[in-house]
Amino acid sequence: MLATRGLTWRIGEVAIVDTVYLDLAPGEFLGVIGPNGAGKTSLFNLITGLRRATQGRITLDGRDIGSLPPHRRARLGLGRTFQASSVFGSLSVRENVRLAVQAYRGGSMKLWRRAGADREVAAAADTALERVGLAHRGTALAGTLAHGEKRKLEIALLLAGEPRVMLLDEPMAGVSAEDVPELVRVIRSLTGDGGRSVLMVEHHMDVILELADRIAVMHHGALLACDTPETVMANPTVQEAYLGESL
Ligand SMILES: Nc1ncnc2c1ncn2[C@@H]1O[C@H](COP(=O)(O)OP(=O)(O)OP(=O)(O)O)[C@@H](O)[C@H]1O
Repeated sequence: MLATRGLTWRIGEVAIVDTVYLDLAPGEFLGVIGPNGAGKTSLFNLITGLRRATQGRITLDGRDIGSLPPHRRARLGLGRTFQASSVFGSLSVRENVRLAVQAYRGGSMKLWRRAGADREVAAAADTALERVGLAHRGTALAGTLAHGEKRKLEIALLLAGEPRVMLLDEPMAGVSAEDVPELVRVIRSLTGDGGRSVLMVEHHMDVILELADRIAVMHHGALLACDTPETVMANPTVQEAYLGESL
């Protein structure tokens, strides 16, 4: 579904992302781990188009998307979690998701000439909120949500764009320990239908181990290993890369 071939991003002489070959199958959940500064976020930036690779290819369903700007990649089904800054704190949770649905569907002018378009947008927003377990918080101001709820809202905003490949960058960041299991449940459900795939960077190893079908390990920009959780955890090179850090 999504593939990178020799993907490289250099700044001067330094390879921040170094010759990465990755394959993400339909419906697959791939966890990305690595010590601080390993290049995980940079890899996401290359895949979503925020940064342009200096070498290598990125394909989605066999199509080379490496030269497309981020919004074109998003249209093709590549979605990344919105940063918290893109949430309008003074609007309700439901309004935020409606705006995201509108932004996504607004490209199709035909929709706006049709009667009932508003209702369709509202229904899609409500479905996204239900998917993440936030339906009961629809009227709350987004700015008043707890961390765990904000993460769910960010996932709902992402779902509004109907992505087939979802990139989640540290979805557990700032989430309190008691909210983690519920968020894990929501994230697990993302791959459940329609063969949607997830690529997730996460520092919480227990969360990665619970969710990932395979784990990709990055170190100094390169891919050290990419295999089942059991094989990766038993890999001595991986353990060495993490010396001094908790795995
Ligand atoms: N625009 C940039 N200019 C210079 N160096 C950069 C730039 N972006 C990233 N880097 C460097 O590239 C390396 C990888 O950064 P990146 O944020 O991708 O790592 P990461 O694995 O996501 O780290 P963390 O787990 O700490 O979030 C770091 O050493 C970082 O300082």
